[in-house]
Amino acid sequence: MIEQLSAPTRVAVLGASGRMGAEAVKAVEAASDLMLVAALGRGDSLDQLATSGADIVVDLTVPESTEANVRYAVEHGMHAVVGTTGWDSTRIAALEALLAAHPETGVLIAPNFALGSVLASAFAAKASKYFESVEIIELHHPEKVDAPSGTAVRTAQLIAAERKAADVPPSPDATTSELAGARGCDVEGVRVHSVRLRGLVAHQEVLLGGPGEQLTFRHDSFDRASFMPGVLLGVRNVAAHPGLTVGLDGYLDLGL
Ligand SMILES: NC(=O)C1=CN([C@@H]2O[C@H](COP(=O)(O)OP(=O)(O)OC[C@H]3O[C@@H](n4cnc5c(N)ncnc54)[C@H](OP(=O)(O)O)[C@@H]3O)[C@@H](O)[C@H]2O)C=CC1
Ligand SMILES: O=C(O)C1=N[C@H](C(=O)O)C[C@H](O)C1
Repeated sequence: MIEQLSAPTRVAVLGASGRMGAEAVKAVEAASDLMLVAALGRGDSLDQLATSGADIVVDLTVPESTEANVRYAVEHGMHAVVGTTGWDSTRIAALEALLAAHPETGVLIAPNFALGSVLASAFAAKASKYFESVEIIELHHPEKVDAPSGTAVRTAQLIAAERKAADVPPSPDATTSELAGARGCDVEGVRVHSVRLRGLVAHQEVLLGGPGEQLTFRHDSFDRASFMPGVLLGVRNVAAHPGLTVGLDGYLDLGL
């Protein structure tokens, strides 16, 4: 019997010489079902994506460039797996409009590819409606250009949605006088505090407080290798999920 071997999926990585991009290049090269066809950086033309014949583009660049990169991919019939931060509601709305005109194309925007982080955020959101108070502390390496982290914003949004659906009142806070920034920033009613410290990679704590007790969900990425199983999961599944998916949890069965 002759076995039919399927052709490897052709993958392009944008931001290929960055901290995440370099890891993603290695992960794609090590996967026998994937073929790296382009590894592009800041100086390269996006037209190299089209000529590479990529099926899937992995965007690990900077908030200023990610929207144009994804638009280019979608307009040229490529699926996109996006880890870059900066996808606010205006950008998401514009991307959804674009995808409506390209109904077979899939885009995954994953604020965090680490499976433990995705689980911690989902569990914390579910638990948050049983506690009076919730705050988030995110801690990252000092080269990070955006604050708060995309993960913290996403976690706060998940928490806000759960608490709103359950009619939970805002977290109590008697502060009437403060130095600017002392109470962090407000993301949909959830306070988020950002730490930038040499030695850290990517870490987050969700603190839930009730009378006489605290529940903490903490996740630590000690190495960017932690993100690669999620990147590969995204690459292997994005074509089967047309339209926009925000959060890797959209491809997982968390049973929540
Ligand atoms: N979803 C997730 O799990 C994770 C997401 N991230 C996010 O991914 C992004 C990248 O993070 P990180 O790798 O640490 O950042 P780096 O700064 O290390 O890498 C970004 C890379 O993008 C390149 N770049 C800049 N502009 C363009 C462009 N127009 N086209 C192609 N490449 C470009 C940069 O080139 P140059 O060096 O020349 O400036 C750099 O090599 C951030 O938004 C970060 O928050 C990070 C970790 C995990
Ligand atoms: O810049 C980083 O490093 C990270 N960025 C993402 C974010 O902003 O949440 C994901 C992870 O936290 C690492």
